[in-house]
Amino acid sequence: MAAMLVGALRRGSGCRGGLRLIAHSLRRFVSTLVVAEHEGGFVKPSSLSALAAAEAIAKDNKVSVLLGGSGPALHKAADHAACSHPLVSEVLVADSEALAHPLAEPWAELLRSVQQKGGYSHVIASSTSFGKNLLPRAAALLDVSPVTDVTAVKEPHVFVRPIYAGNALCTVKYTGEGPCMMSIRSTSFSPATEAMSETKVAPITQVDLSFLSEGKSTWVNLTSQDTERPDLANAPVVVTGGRGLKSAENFKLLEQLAEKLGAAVGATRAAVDAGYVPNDLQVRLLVYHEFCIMPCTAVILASLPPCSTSHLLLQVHCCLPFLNNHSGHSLVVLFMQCVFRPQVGQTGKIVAPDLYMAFGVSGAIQHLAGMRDSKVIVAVNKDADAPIFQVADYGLVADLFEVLDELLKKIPEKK
Ligand SMILES: Cc1cc2nc3c(=O)[nH]c(=O)nc-3n(C[C@H](O)[C@H](O)[C@H](O)COP(=O)(O)OP(=O)(O)OC[C@H]3O[C@@H](n4cnc5c(N)ncnc54)[C@H](O)[C@@H]3O)c2cc1C
Repeated sequence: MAAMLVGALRRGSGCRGGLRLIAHSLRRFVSTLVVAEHEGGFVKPSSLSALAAAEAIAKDNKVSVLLGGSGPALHKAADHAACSHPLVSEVLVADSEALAHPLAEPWAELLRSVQQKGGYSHVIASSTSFGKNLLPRAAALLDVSPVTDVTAVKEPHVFVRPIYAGNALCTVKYTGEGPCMMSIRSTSFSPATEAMSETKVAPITQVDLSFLSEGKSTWVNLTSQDTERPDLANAPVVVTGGRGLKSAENFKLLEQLAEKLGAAVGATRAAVDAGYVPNDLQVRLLVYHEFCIMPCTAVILASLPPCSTSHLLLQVHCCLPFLNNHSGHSLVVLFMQCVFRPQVGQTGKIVAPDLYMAFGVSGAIQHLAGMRDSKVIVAVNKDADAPIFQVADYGLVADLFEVLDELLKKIPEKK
Protein backbone atom coordinates (compact mmCIF):
# COMPACT_ATOMS: atom_id res chain seq x y z
CA MET A 1 0.00 0.00 0.00
CA ALA A 2 2.71 2.44 1.04
CA ALA A 3 4.71 1.52 -2.08
CA MET A 4 1.65 2.25 -4.27
CA LEU A 5 1.21 5.62 -2.63
CA VAL A 6 4.87 6.46 -3.19
CA GLY A 7 4.40 5.49 -6.83
CA ALA A 8 1.43 7.83 -7.13
CA LEU A 9 3.39 10.64 -5.50
CA ARG A 10 6.40 10.12 -7.80
CA ARG A 11 4.22 10.13 -10.92
CA GLY A 12 2.82 13.44 -9.69
CA SER A 13 -0.73 12.45 -10.61
CA GLY A 14 -3.72 14.31 -9.23
CA CYS A 15 -4.26 17.84 -7.98
CA ARG A 16 -2.37 19.44 -5.08
CA GLY A 17 -5.19 18.68 -2.65
CA GLY A 18 -5.07 15.06 -3.73
CA LEU A 19 -1.32 14.96 -3.23
CA ARG A 20 -1.68 16.39 0.24
CA LEU A 21 -4.24 13.69 1.01
CA ILE A 22 -1.91 10.99 -0.28
CA ALA A 23 1.03 12.42 1.68
CA HIS A 24 -1.14 12.44 4.78
CA SER A 25 -2.15 8.81 4.20
CA LEU A 26 1.50 7.90 3.65
CA ARG A 27 2.47 9.36 7.01
CA ARG A 28 -0.15 7.17 8.65
CA PHE A 29 1.61 4.09 7.31
CA VAL A 30 4.88 4.75 9.07
CA SER A 31 5.58 1.80 11.31
CA THR A 32 8.91 1.04 12.88
CA LEU A 33 10.65 -2.00 14.26
CA VAL A 34 13.20 -1.12 16.93
CA VAL A 35 15.81 -3.79 17.63
CA ALA A 36 16.41 -3.43 21.36
CA GLU A 37 19.33 -4.58 23.47
CA HIS A 38 18.86 -5.35 27.14
CA GLU A 39 20.92 -6.00 30.23
CA GLY A 40 19.94 -7.06 33.74
CA GLY A 41 16.24 -7.06 32.87
CA PHE A 42 16.18 -3.53 31.43
CA VAL A 43 16.26 -2.12 27.93
CA LYS A 44 19.65 -0.47 27.44
CA PRO A 45 19.76 3.35 27.24
CA SER A 46 21.07 3.16 23.66
CA SER A 47 17.89 1.30 22.64
CA LEU A 48 15.71 3.84 24.44
CA SER A 49 17.44 6.39 22.20
CA ALA A 50 16.38 4.30 19.21
CA LEU A 51 12.78 4.75 20.39
CA ALA A 52 13.35 8.51 20.50
CA ALA A 53 14.59 8.28 16.90
CA ALA A 54 11.39 6.41 15.96
CA GLU A 55 9.39 9.30 17.42
CA ALA A 56 11.47 11.75 15.36
CA ILE A 57 10.42 9.85 12.21
CA ALA A 58 6.72 10.40 12.91
CA LYS A 59 4.81 11.51 15.97
CA ASP A 60 2.16 8.87 15.20
CA ASN A 61 4.70 6.16 14.42
CA LYS A 62 3.51 2.68 15.29
CA VAL A 63 6.51 1.14 17.03
CA SER A 64 7.23 -2.53 17.67
CA VAL A 65 10.16 -3.42 19.89
CA LEU A 66 12.06 -6.64 19.18
CA LEU A 67 13.87 -8.27 22.10
CA GLY A 68 15.80 -11.51 21.94
CA GLY A 69 17.62 -13.78 24.33
CA SER A 70 16.55 -16.28 26.91
CA GLY A 71 15.69 -16.60 30.58
CA PRO A 72 13.91 -14.41 33.14
CA ALA A 73 16.01 -11.31 32.35
CA LEU A 74 14.57 -11.29 28.82
CA HIS A 75 10.99 -11.30 30.08
CA LYS A 76 11.74 -8.63 32.67
CA ALA A 77 13.24 -6.50 29.90
CA ALA A 78 10.10 -7.12 27.80
CA ASP A 79 7.98 -5.72 30.67
CA HIS A 80 10.26 -2.71 30.74
CA ALA A 81 10.03 -2.26 26.96
CA ALA A 82 6.24 -2.46 27.10
CA CYS A 83 6.06 0.75 29.11
CA SER A 84 9.22 2.44 27.88
CA HIS A 85 7.70 4.87 25.35
CA PRO A 86 4.16 6.03 24.51
CA LEU A 87 4.58 5.02 20.84
CA VAL A 88 5.38 1.37 21.59
CA SER A 89 2.39 -0.60 20.33
CA GLU A 90 3.78 -4.09 20.80
CA VAL A 91 6.80 -5.92 22.17
CA LEU A 92 8.02 -8.95 20.23
CA VAL A 93 9.93 -11.45 22.33
CA ALA A 94 12.21 -14.01 20.68
CA ASP A 95 13.08 -16.50 23.40
CA SER A 96 15.82 -18.86 22.30
CA GLU A 97 19.28 -19.94 23.49
CA ALA A 98 20.46 -19.25 19.94
CA LEU A 99 19.77 -15.54 20.52
CA ALA A 100 21.24 -15.35 24.00
CA HIS A 101 24.53 -13.99 22.65
CA PRO A 102 25.14 -11.18 20.18
CA LEU A 103 25.84 -13.43 17.21
CA ALA A 104 24.80 -11.67 14.04
CA GLU A 105 23.87 -14.83 12.10
CA PRO A 106 20.74 -15.98 14.00
CA TRP A 107 19.82 -12.39 14.81
CA ALA A 108 19.90 -11.41 11.14
CA GLU A 109 17.60 -14.37 10.32
CA LEU A 110 15.27 -13.26 13.10
CA LEU A 111 15.21 -9.69 11.85
CA ARG A 112 14.49 -10.79 8.30
CA SER A 113 11.63 -13.00 9.42
CA VAL A 114 10.06 -10.38 11.71
CA GLN A 115 10.37 -7.71 9.00
CA GLN A 116 8.82 -9.95 6.35
CA LYS A 117 5.85 -10.68 8.60
CA GLY A 118 5.41 -7.14 9.93
CA GLY A 119 6.16 -5.14 6.74
CA TYR A 120 7.56 -2.22 8.72
CA SER A 121 8.47 0.95 6.86
CA HIS A 122 11.53 1.51 9.09
CA VAL A 123 13.90 -0.67 11.11
CA ILE A 124 16.11 1.01 13.69
CA ALA A 125 19.07 -0.29 15.68
CA SER A 126 21.61 1.62 17.72
CA SER A 127 25.16 2.08 16.44
CA THR A 128 26.55 -0.21 19.12
CA SER A 129 28.97 -3.03 18.34
CA PHE A 130 25.96 -5.35 18.15
CA GLY A 131 23.88 -3.00 15.99
CA LYS A 132 26.76 -2.36 13.62
CA ASN A 133 27.32 -6.08 13.29
CA LEU A 134 23.68 -7.01 12.81
CA LEU A 135 22.25 -4.30 10.59
CA PRO A 136 24.35 -4.74 7.40
CA ARG A 137 23.87 -8.51 7.50
CA ALA A 138 20.11 -8.25 7.96
CA ALA A 139 19.92 -5.53 5.30
CA ALA A 140 21.74 -7.82 2.87
CA LEU A 141 19.22 -10.60 3.58
CA LEU A 142 16.37 -8.15 2.89
CA ASP A 143 18.21 -6.75 -0.15
CA VAL A 144 18.18 -3.14 1.00
CA SER A 145 20.94 -0.67 1.72
CA PRO A 146 21.14 0.56 5.33
CA VAL A 147 21.69 4.17 6.39
CA THR A 148 24.22 4.19 9.20
CA ASP A 149 25.13 6.48 12.10
CA VAL A 150 22.09 8.74 11.76
CA THR A 151 22.32 11.77 14.06
CA ALA A 152 19.08 13.55 13.11
CA VAL A 153 15.84 12.81 11.29
CA LYS A 154 14.60 15.62 9.02
CA GLU A 155 11.78 13.73 7.30
CA PRO A 156 10.75 10.07 7.45
CA HIS A 157 13.28 9.26 4.72
CA VAL A 158 15.70 12.17 5.08
CA PHE A 159 18.49 11.84 7.62
CA VAL A 160 21.62 13.62 8.79
CA ARG A 161 24.79 11.58 9.30
CA PRO A 162 28.45 12.46 9.85
CA ILE A 163 31.08 11.95 7.17
CA TYR A 164 34.86 12.56 7.08
CA ALA A 165 35.31 11.48 10.71
CA GLY A 166 32.51 13.76 11.87
CA ASN A 167 34.12 16.79 10.28
CA ALA A 168 31.11 17.33 8.01
CA LEU A 169 27.46 16.40 8.21
CA CYS A 170 25.58 15.26 5.15
CA THR A 171 21.85 15.04 4.58
CA VAL A 172 20.87 11.84 2.81
CA LYS A 173 17.55 10.74 1.37
CA TYR A 174 16.66 7.07 1.38
CA THR A 175 15.13 6.32 -2.01
CA GLY A 176 15.30 2.52 -1.96
CA GLU A 177 12.59 -0.04 -1.45
CA GLY A 178 11.24 -0.60 2.05
CA PRO A 179 12.18 -1.13 4.74
CA CYS A 180 14.39 1.85 5.43
CA MET A 181 16.97 0.32 7.76
CA MET A 182 19.03 2.66 9.87
CA SER A 183 21.43 2.69 12.76
CA ILE A 184 21.37 5.73 15.02
CA ARG A 185 23.97 7.39 17.18
CA SER A 186 22.39 7.10 20.60
CA THR A 187 24.19 10.22 21.82
CA SER A 188 22.12 12.27 19.36
CA PHE A 189 18.67 11.11 20.51
CA SER A 190 17.69 11.70 24.13
CA PRO A 191 15.49 8.95 25.54
CA ALA A 192 12.02 10.05 26.68
CA THR A 193 12.12 11.07 30.33
CA GLU A 194 8.38 11.27 31.02
CA ALA A 195 6.99 8.15 32.69
CA MET A 196 4.19 6.38 30.84
CA SER A 197 0.81 6.03 32.42
CA GLU A 198 0.11 2.49 33.61
CA THR A 199 -2.80 2.14 31.20
CA LYS A 200 -0.41 2.45 28.24
CA VAL A 201 1.43 -0.83 28.59
CA ALA A 202 1.97 -2.43 25.19
CA PRO A 203 1.06 -6.09 24.61
CA ILE A 204 3.89 -8.64 24.59
CA THR A 205 3.91 -11.30 21.86
CA GLN A 206 6.19 -14.33 21.46
CA VAL A 207 7.87 -14.62 18.08
CA ASP A 208 7.57 -17.94 16.25
CA LEU A 209 11.16 -19.14 15.89
CA SER A 210 10.56 -22.36 13.96
CA PHE A 211 12.57 -20.91 11.05
CA LEU A 212 15.78 -20.69 13.13
CA SER A 213 18.26 -23.25 11.87
CA GLU A 214 21.56 -24.26 13.36
CA GLY A 215 23.90 -21.49 12.35
CA LYS A 216 27.45 -21.60 11.09
CA SER A 217 28.79 -19.74 14.09
CA THR A 218 28.66 -20.78 17.71
CA TRP A 219 29.29 -18.71 20.79
CA VAL A 220 32.01 -20.34 22.83
CA ASN A 221 33.14 -18.04 25.58
CA LEU A 222 33.48 -14.49 26.83
CA THR A 223 35.89 -13.43 29.53
CA SER A 224 36.03 -9.86 30.66
CA GLN A 225 37.60 -7.91 33.46
CA ASP A 226 35.18 -6.67 36.07
CA THR A 227 35.58 -3.06 36.94
CA GLU A 228 33.67 -0.79 39.27
CA ARG A 229 34.19 2.12 36.90
CA PRO A 230 31.25 3.22 34.77
CA ASP A 231 31.13 2.07 31.18
CA LEU A 232 32.95 4.55 28.96
CA ALA A 233 30.11 4.75 26.44
CA ASN A 234 27.47 5.74 29.03
CA ALA A 235 29.44 7.44 31.83
CA PRO A 236 28.23 10.94 32.76
CA VAL A 237 31.84 12.04 33.36
CA VAL A 238 34.81 11.00 31.22
CA VAL A 239 38.44 11.86 32.00
CA THR A 240 40.67 11.37 28.96
CA GLY A 241 44.42 11.37 28.64
CA GLY A 242 46.54 11.90 25.57
CA ARG A 243 50.16 11.54 24.61
CA GLY A 244 50.90 14.51 26.86
CA LEU A 245 50.70 12.11 29.84
CA LYS A 246 54.01 10.67 28.59
CA SER A 247 53.95 7.30 30.39
CA ALA A 248 51.78 4.52 31.79
CA GLU A 249 52.97 5.53 35.25
CA ASN A 250 51.67 9.08 34.77
CA PHE A 251 48.38 7.76 33.39
CA LYS A 252 47.67 6.42 36.88
CA LEU A 253 47.27 10.05 38.03
CA LEU A 254 44.36 10.30 35.64
CA GLU A 255 42.88 7.11 37.04
CA GLN A 256 43.09 8.56 40.54
CA LEU A 257 41.19 11.62 39.36
CA ALA A 258 38.59 9.40 37.68
CA GLU A 259 38.23 7.46 40.92
CA LYS A 260 37.48 10.63 42.85
CA LEU A 261 34.98 11.88 40.25
CA GLY A 262 33.32 8.50 39.65
CA ALA A 263 34.33 8.96 36.02
CA ALA A 264 35.26 6.60 33.19
CA VAL A 265 38.77 6.81 31.79
CA GLY A 266 39.27 7.44 28.09
CA ALA A 267 42.39 7.79 25.97
CA THR A 268 43.47 9.01 22.59
CA ARG A 269 44.69 6.52 20.06
CA ALA A 270 48.22 7.90 20.45
CA ALA A 271 48.13 7.20 24.20
CA VAL A 272 46.80 3.69 23.61
CA ASP A 273 49.37 2.94 20.92
CA ALA A 274 52.15 4.19 23.20
CA GLY A 275 50.99 1.63 25.79
CA TYR A 276 50.10 4.20 28.46
CA VAL A 277 46.68 2.70 29.07
CA PRO A 278 45.89 -0.73 30.49
CA ASN A 279 43.62 -2.58 28.10
CA ASP A 280 40.45 -4.26 29.21
CA LEU A 281 40.97 -7.60 27.61
CA GLN A 282 38.03 -9.50 26.31
CA VAL A 283 38.47 -12.69 24.42
CA ARG A 284 35.76 -13.85 22.13
CA LEU A 285 36.04 -17.20 20.46
CA LEU A 286 33.90 -17.89 17.45
CA VAL A 287 33.74 -21.11 15.54
CA TYR A 288 32.92 -20.91 11.85
CA HIS A 289 32.03 -24.18 10.17
CA GLU A 290 31.75 -25.38 6.67
CA PHE A 291 34.04 -23.23 4.71
CA CYS A 292 37.62 -23.55 3.80
CA ILE A 293 40.37 -21.22 4.73
CA MET A 294 43.46 -20.53 2.65
CA PRO A 295 46.69 -20.38 4.62
CA CYS A 296 47.33 -16.81 3.46
CA THR A 297 43.89 -15.73 4.74
CA ALA A 298 44.59 -17.33 8.07
CA VAL A 299 47.67 -15.17 8.34
CA ILE A 300 45.62 -12.04 7.58
CA LEU A 301 43.11 -12.84 10.31
CA ALA A 302 45.72 -13.80 12.85
CA SER A 303 47.64 -10.62 12.34
CA LEU A 304 44.74 -8.22 12.77
CA PRO A 305 45.79 -5.51 15.20
CA PRO A 306 43.77 -5.05 18.38
CA CYS A 307 40.63 -3.15 17.47
CA SER A 308 36.99 -2.71 18.43
CA THR A 309 34.70 -5.72 18.07
CA SER A 310 32.65 -4.16 15.31
CA HIS A 311 35.76 -3.32 13.34
CA LEU A 312 37.14 -6.80 13.78
CA LEU A 313 33.89 -8.56 12.91
CA LEU A 314 33.47 -6.31 9.89
CA GLN A 315 36.85 -7.40 8.62
CA VAL A 316 36.03 -11.04 9.22
CA HIS A 317 32.67 -10.70 7.44
CA CYS A 318 34.44 -9.04 4.52
CA CYS A 319 36.67 -12.09 4.30
CA LEU A 320 33.79 -14.58 4.33
CA PRO A 321 32.86 -14.47 0.62
CA PHE A 322 36.53 -14.91 -0.20
CA LEU A 323 36.82 -17.83 2.18
CA ASN A 324 33.69 -19.45 0.79
CA ASN A 325 35.14 -19.32 -2.71
CA HIS A 326 38.00 -21.54 -1.72
CA SER A 327 36.18 -24.55 -0.36
CA GLY A 328 37.97 -27.79 0.26
CA HIS A 329 37.94 -28.29 4.00
CA SER A 330 34.79 -28.90 5.98
CA LEU A 331 35.55 -27.39 9.37
CA VAL A 332 37.58 -24.40 10.31
CA VAL A 333 37.97 -22.92 13.74
CA LEU A 334 38.92 -19.28 14.00
CA PHE A 335 40.06 -18.01 17.32
CA MET A 336 39.53 -14.33 17.46
CA GLN A 337 41.02 -12.31 20.22
CA CYS A 338 39.66 -8.86 20.62
CA VAL A 339 41.16 -6.21 22.86
CA PHE A 340 38.68 -3.58 24.00
CA ARG A 341 40.48 -0.32 24.36
CA PRO A 342 39.37 2.79 26.18
CA GLN A 343 40.00 4.76 23.00
CA VAL A 344 37.70 7.65 22.16
CA GLY A 345 37.24 8.76 18.57
CA GLN A 346 36.55 7.75 15.01
CA THR A 347 37.95 4.25 15.47
CA GLY A 348 37.14 4.08 19.17
CA LYS A 349 34.08 4.84 21.26
CA ILE A 350 31.66 7.69 20.58
CA VAL A 351 30.87 9.41 23.86
CA ALA A 352 28.70 12.37 24.84
CA PRO A 353 28.96 12.68 28.64
CA ASP A 354 27.80 15.63 30.72
CA LEU A 355 31.45 16.45 31.42
CA TYR A 356 34.47 15.53 29.26
CA MET A 357 37.91 16.41 30.64
CA ALA A 358 40.86 16.15 28.24
CA PHE A 359 44.45 16.25 29.56
CA GLY A 360 47.33 16.48 27.11
CA VAL A 361 45.08 15.86 24.11
CA SER A 362 45.81 17.87 20.96
CA GLY A 363 42.32 17.52 19.46
CA ALA A 364 42.92 15.71 16.16
CA ILE A 365 39.75 15.44 14.04
CA GLN A 366 39.67 11.68 14.55
CA HIS A 367 39.54 12.24 18.30
CA LEU A 368 37.00 15.09 18.12
CA ALA A 369 34.73 12.80 16.09
CA GLY A 370 34.22 10.72 19.22
CA MET A 371 33.63 13.41 21.83
CA ARG A 372 32.52 16.69 20.31
CA ASP A 373 28.87 16.12 21.35
CA SER A 374 29.85 16.14 25.06
CA LYS A 375 27.78 18.67 26.99
CA VAL A 376 30.71 20.43 28.71
CA ILE A 377 34.27 20.00 27.47
CA VAL A 378 37.26 20.96 29.62
CA ALA A 379 40.73 20.87 28.07
CA VAL A 380 44.15 21.23 29.67
CA ASN A 381 47.04 21.65 27.26
CA LYS A 382 50.28 23.60 27.41
CA ASP A 383 49.95 24.62 23.76
CA ALA A 384 47.52 27.54 23.43
CA ASP A 385 47.03 26.75 19.72
CA ALA A 386 45.99 23.12 20.28
CA PRO A 387 42.81 22.40 18.23
CA ILE A 388 41.09 20.91 21.29
CA PHE A 389 40.53 24.49 22.50
CA GLN A 390 38.27 25.12 19.49
CA VAL A 391 35.68 22.73 20.88
CA ALA A 392 36.37 23.29 24.61
CA ASP A 393 33.91 25.17 26.82
CA TYR A 394 36.67 25.69 29.38
CA GLY A 395 40.32 25.69 28.32
CA LEU A 396 43.35 25.89 30.55
CA VAL A 397 46.75 26.58 28.99
CA ALA A 398 48.92 24.93 31.61
CA ASP A 399 51.14 22.00 32.43
CA LEU A 400 48.79 19.08 32.96
CA PHE A 401 50.90 17.60 35.76
CA GLU A 402 50.58 20.74 37.85
CA VAL A 403 46.83 20.84 37.21
CA LEU A 404 46.35 17.15 38.04
CA ASP A 405 48.39 17.52 41.21
CA GLU A 406 46.21 20.42 42.35
CA LEU A 407 42.95 18.70 41.42
CA LEU A 408 43.95 15.52 43.26
CA LYS A 409 44.75 17.52 46.38
CA LYS A 410 41.56 19.59 46.31
CA ILE A 411 38.92 17.07 45.23
CA PRO A 412 37.82 14.96 48.20
CA GLU A 413 37.73 11.16 48.04
CA LYS A 414 34.52 9.67 46.66
CA LYS A 415 32.32 8.45 49.52
C1 LIG B 1 42.29 6.55 10.34
C2 LIG B 1 42.64 7.15 11.67
C3 LIG B 1 41.80 6.94 12.73
C4 LIG B 1 42.11 7.49 13.99
N1 LIG B 1 41.25 7.28 15.01
C5 LIG B 1 41.51 7.88 16.21
C6 LIG B 1 40.61 7.74 17.30
O1 LIG B 1 39.59 7.04 17.22
N2 LIG B 1 40.89 8.37 18.44
C7 LIG B 1 42.03 9.15 18.60
O2 LIG B 1 42.22 9.73 19.69
N3 LIG B 1 42.89 9.29 17.57
C8 LIG B 1 42.67 8.68 16.40
N4 LIG B 1 43.58 8.80 15.39
C9 LIG B 1 44.87 9.47 15.68
C10 LIG B 1 44.79 10.98 15.62
O3 LIG B 1 44.99 11.42 14.31
C11 LIG B 1 45.86 11.62 16.52
O4 LIG B 1 47.12 11.13 16.15
C12 LIG B 1 45.67 11.34 18.01
O5 LIG B 1 44.35 11.63 18.40
C13 LIG B 1 46.63 12.24 18.80
O6 LIG B 1 46.57 11.89 20.13
P1 LIG B 1 47.08 12.90 21.25
O7 LIG B 1 46.24 14.12 21.20
O8 LIG B 1 47.13 12.13 22.50
O9 LIG B 1 48.59 13.16 20.85
P2 LIG B 1 49.29 14.44 20.25
O10 LIG B 1 48.64 14.89 19.01
O11 LIG B 1 50.74 14.11 20.21
O12 LIG B 1 49.02 15.57 21.35
C14 LIG B 1 49.59 15.59 22.61
C15 LIG B 1 49.21 16.92 23.23
O13 LIG B 1 49.67 16.96 24.58
C16 LIG B 1 50.11 18.27 24.85
N5 LIG B 1 51.04 18.19 25.97
C17 LIG B 1 52.25 17.56 26.01
N6 LIG B 1 52.80 17.68 27.24
C18 LIG B 1 51.91 18.37 27.98
C19 LIG B 1 51.90 18.81 29.33
N7 LIG B 1 52.91 18.51 30.16
N8 LIG B 1 50.84 19.51 29.76
C20 LIG B 1 49.84 19.83 28.95
N9 LIG B 1 49.77 19.43 27.67
C21 LIG B 1 50.81 18.71 27.18
C22 LIG B 1 50.75 18.75 23.57
O14 LIG B 1 50.73 20.17 23.51
C23 LIG B 1 49.83 18.13 22.53
O15 LIG B 1 48.81 19.02 22.12
C24 LIG B 1 43.29 8.26 14.15
C25 LIG B 1 44.14 8.47 13.05
C26 LIG B 1 43.82 7.92 11.83
C27 LIG B 1 44.73 8.18 10.67
